[in-house]
Amino acid sequence: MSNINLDITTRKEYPIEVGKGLGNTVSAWLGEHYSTDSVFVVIDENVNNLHRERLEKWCQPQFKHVYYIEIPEGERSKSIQQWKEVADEILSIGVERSTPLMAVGGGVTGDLGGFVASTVLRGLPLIHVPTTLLAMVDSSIGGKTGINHNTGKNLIGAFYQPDAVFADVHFLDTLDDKEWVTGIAEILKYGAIRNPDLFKDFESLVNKSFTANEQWVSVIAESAGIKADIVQEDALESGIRAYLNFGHTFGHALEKVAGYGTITHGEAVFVGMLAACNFSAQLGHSVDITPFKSFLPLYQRQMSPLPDDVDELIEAMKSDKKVKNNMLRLVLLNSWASPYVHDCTDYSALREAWEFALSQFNKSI
Ligand SMILES: O=C(O)C(=O)C[C@@H](O)[C@H](O)[C@H](O)COP(=O)(O)O
Repeated sequence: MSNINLDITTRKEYPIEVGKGLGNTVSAWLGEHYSTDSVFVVIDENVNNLHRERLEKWCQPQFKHVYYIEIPEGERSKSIQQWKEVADEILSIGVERSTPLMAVGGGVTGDLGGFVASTVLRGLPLIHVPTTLLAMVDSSIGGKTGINHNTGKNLIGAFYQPDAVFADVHFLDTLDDKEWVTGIAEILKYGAIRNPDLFKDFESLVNKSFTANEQWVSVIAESAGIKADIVQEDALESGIRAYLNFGHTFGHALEKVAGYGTITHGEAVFVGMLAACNFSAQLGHSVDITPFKSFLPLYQRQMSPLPDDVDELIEAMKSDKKVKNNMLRLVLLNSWASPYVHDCTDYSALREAWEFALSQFNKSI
């Protein structure tokens, strides 16, 4: 008998640049890291219309061929069909393992583009260029890629880390208010699970019109730093990375039941965090939603009535990836900045948490 131990532990280090006007930095970095003639730019259709010139300046000095692959905006693009279309296009143009793929857009483009990069030729070099607040503070960092399936959100995917993330806040100049508010939810999440001081800094910022000023640059950099810290400790979500899922088991169920694209991911996560706070409080933890209260009107203003069939929502929660031995596992709070994973057995408390959160938006509940 022979006893072979195969060790494939790998760690990867990559830069996350946040700033205004990163063009020269990006061009220089691309030149230093890649020697291919071509790059694939998987890009959200709106970003392509609004910012194509900027991307050309970034890429053209380094690559002879820049292939733009446009994807329709919205959550529906996180589909098997869209993955196939992008992969088909790349493979029919011709690609080598060293040809980089740059994903330019919000969370949808990043998740889809990242998943394409992770699967074509079993892995292409990936660069994330997030163009929404949500993508800058969350989805472009940490290597979660994927698409949705009829049975649930993000159920097909891979952990696949990029070579770099470039968050240029110039892209935020064309972001509409709805998308700012969507991204704010993930920053509030960092406030809840890690640094409640973010709530205070942030209140003054969201009471003005949204402009990508220096204060925003620091909030984005701080949020990206929290995310990087957590992912660095637990890249594959076997422990503390699950805390980044605060509000998401509820939120993903809401997105699915409402129909993908009907409410945005951040809106759903905001509702989910209210439910998770309520559940935490029912268990006797000292969590009251006061810090979230000042942000509630932002969401109430832009959201249409939510699905109110709580049984259907609870059913949808059961396809969450944290489910273990058929047990629903929720990220709750012992107190602000103290998250933990709770095995949920009390469905009447779960129901009450949903009813509380939905009642903030559907006044008749
Ligand atoms: O990076 C993570 O880990 C997160 O959970 C961040 C979430 O905000 C993000 O929405 C993530 O894509 C959700 O992942 P999932 O594993 O619940 O599909």
